[in-house]
Amino acid sequence: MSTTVLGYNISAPIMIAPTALHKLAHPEGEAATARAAAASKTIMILSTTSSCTVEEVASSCNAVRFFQLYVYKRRDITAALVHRAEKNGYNALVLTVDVPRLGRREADIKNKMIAPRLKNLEGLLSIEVDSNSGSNLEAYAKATMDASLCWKDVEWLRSITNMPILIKGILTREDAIKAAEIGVAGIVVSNHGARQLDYSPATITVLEEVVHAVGGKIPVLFDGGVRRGTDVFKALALGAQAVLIGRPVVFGLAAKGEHGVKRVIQMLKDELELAMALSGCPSVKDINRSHVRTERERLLSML
Ligand SMILES: Cc1cc2nc3c(=O)[nH]c(=O)nc-3n(C[C@H](O)[C@H](O)[C@H](O)COP(=O)(O)O)c2cc1C
Ligand SMILES: CC(C)CC(=O)C(=O)O
Repeated sequence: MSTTVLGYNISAPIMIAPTALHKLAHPEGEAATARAAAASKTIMILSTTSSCTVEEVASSCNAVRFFQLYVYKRRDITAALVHRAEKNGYNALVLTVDVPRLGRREADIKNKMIAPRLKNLEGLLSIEVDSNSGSNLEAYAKATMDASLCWKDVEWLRSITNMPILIKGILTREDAIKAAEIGVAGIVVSNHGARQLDYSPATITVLEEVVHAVGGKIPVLFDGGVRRGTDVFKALALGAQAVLIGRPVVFGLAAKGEHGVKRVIQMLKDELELAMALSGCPSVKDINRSHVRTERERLLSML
């Protein structure tokens, strides 16, 4: 079941998606998640908006880890984050491009959500934003994040780091082609867990279009709604190199800390292994397009 992502060997095509503020789920936060990733021989992508620092996570285990980047209006702060990630042994940058503004999260507005301190930004960026009128997270994102982020900024990022750069938040053929053209190391098909824009397509429905557009030039990772090993199997059959798991990892962390995250990954692996065995696939390389039928194909077969 093992595979490689950017040349790094992982025990199964299942990685940990960047999700913010793990201490909301468990007091040990991202340090526990990182230990679970290491024990599961997979890669964790640490969020910029984590509740443990880049340094704390790096010192909690020596596994391969990537750093997810949000680009701030203050480019000096963005550059400082990138340099800290590089200095602390993160092996790739995952540039998230689907948050020029935060989506309208009505529960957060209604509850006047107050985000805990974003540890990586302490002393760098004041995050005391007024949330009387709604979500503190939304006000923070609006005040600090660079909504003008554009293709040319990938060049800028390249000029300040040697880490390979992946783009997270691709949903169309056009953007996939552009990403491959400008030579990023990989892309993540993602709609941010449907947390940003209502009616953005379900990621599984656009995966194949993106895979075709890229034509094998760079690896395509996938996230959104992967809850079972069979979901991993489907994503691989449609051409993904590996999947990222977001919410289930946080649920495992909330339930039982490091052990809970390990269990979630193990359950997905066990289910994937069974799906592979029952589909005649001795290795992940054997999972191919003929193993799944899309809705479109089903309709065409009825004509
Ligand atoms: C609570 C939460 C926080 C998230 N925080 C981030 C983040 O900081 N950076 C990011 O790029 N994506 C973030 N995401 C999006 C995830 O990386 C992922 O794209 C999404 O959750 C889809 O996977 P899932 O359906 O397995 O949760 C977050 C998602 C959730 C649910
Ligand atoms: C601070 C936020 C922008 C974190 C995030 O990406 C999310 O909550 O989806």
